[in-house]
Amino acid sequence: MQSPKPSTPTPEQIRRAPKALLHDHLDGGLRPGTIVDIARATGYDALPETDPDKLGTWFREAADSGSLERYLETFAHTCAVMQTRDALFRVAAECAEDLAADGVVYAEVRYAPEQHLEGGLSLEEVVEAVNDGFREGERRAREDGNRIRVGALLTAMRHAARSQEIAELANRYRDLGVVGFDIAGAEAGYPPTRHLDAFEYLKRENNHFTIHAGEAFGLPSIWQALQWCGADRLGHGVRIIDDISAEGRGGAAGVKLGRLASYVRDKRVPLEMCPTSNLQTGAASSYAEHPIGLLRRLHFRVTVNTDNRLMSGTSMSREFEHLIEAFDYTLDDMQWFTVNAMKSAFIPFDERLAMINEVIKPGYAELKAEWLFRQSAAAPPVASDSVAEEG
Ligand SMILES: O=c1[nH]cnc2c1ncn2[C@H]1C[C@H](O)[C@@H](CO)O1
Ligand SMILES: [Zn+2]
Repeated sequence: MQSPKPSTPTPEQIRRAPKALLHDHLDGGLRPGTIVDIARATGYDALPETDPDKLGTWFREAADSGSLERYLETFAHTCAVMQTRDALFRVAAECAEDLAADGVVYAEVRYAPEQHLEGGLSLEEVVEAVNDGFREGERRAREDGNRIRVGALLTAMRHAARSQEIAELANRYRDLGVVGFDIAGAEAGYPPTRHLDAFEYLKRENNHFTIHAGEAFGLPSIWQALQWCGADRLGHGVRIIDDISAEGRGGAAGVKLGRLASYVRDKRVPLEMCPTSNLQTGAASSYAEHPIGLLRRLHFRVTVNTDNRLMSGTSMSREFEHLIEAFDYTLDDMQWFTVNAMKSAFIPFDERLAMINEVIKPGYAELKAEWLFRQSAAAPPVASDSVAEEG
């Protein structure tokens, strides 16, 4: 590890920096204590651990399997405790609270309504419980002095056959807390074109969707998601690296992009990258080798995300900490990723712009100015490192 430079944000600055999150699963972000509580209250007795700390460790270790399929098995336990209105409300409220406490000012949180019907709720009741929970979480965050806005993305599971129904649900709750649609689940063997009807329907409705693609499967999945299905964004999209020439992987010079990679960059297709999740499922082998480094240098529309905070033991701040350590990123880089995310959000343009200009840029400007005051407060007799470096 390199020693931190003066321009390297501290963990505390990283937490305070305004962040925008586009890819976070509601059923992948529960507090372990909440899982234990709800399991006890609802009689779910299949949890592998009943001590919250041990349960948190179990999720992280079980998800650290090197395979997306095995990673996904852990969601059986979180979905099992999200089958009543009260449970969904609580989980959604805590999600908004936790994100806000971590400095997230805008989040799109996704979940699959079809996975929450076992307690007898209708699809509509599921959506309303989660929306109400998000509003409650936003309110609690405000009370704590944090500001966050949360929109829901409705996911259809790619191995199932309910995508048209879920797309219609997303459309019905548009402007009522739902901002878009997604498909998730095992990628290999379940190409996005299986759900073409749903995507074409949403296009006709002028609605927005993202597709998990290029995570456990490569370029054909990304190509289908964009050129057959018309995705607005790519969930992960990390395998786009396979269309970038090997000689160029170390740096930006001499890099050659294939047709698909060029298209993704030229069209500014947002990539919802989730570094820690990718390490766990085997889509990347280390933070330093994660394609996000090169893609950022090549000016792809890259964003930083958590995917599943519980399974990855992560947060937006932690994802940035890992990237800052691996790539020496500064507050300017953090701002760049954040503005990228905000530009790519599914809320209306004027609201995205206001969030960038009124919240994100002023937030980073304030953090970037802090060194001025720290220096004069410390008042060392000799010039500090940063001044010395400036010459
Ligand atoms: O990274 C992922 N890839 C594909 N599917 C995923 C990922 N993370 C979570 N899911 C699945 C499991 C959840 O139950 C579902 C809805 O949030 O989405
Ligand atoms: Zn995901």
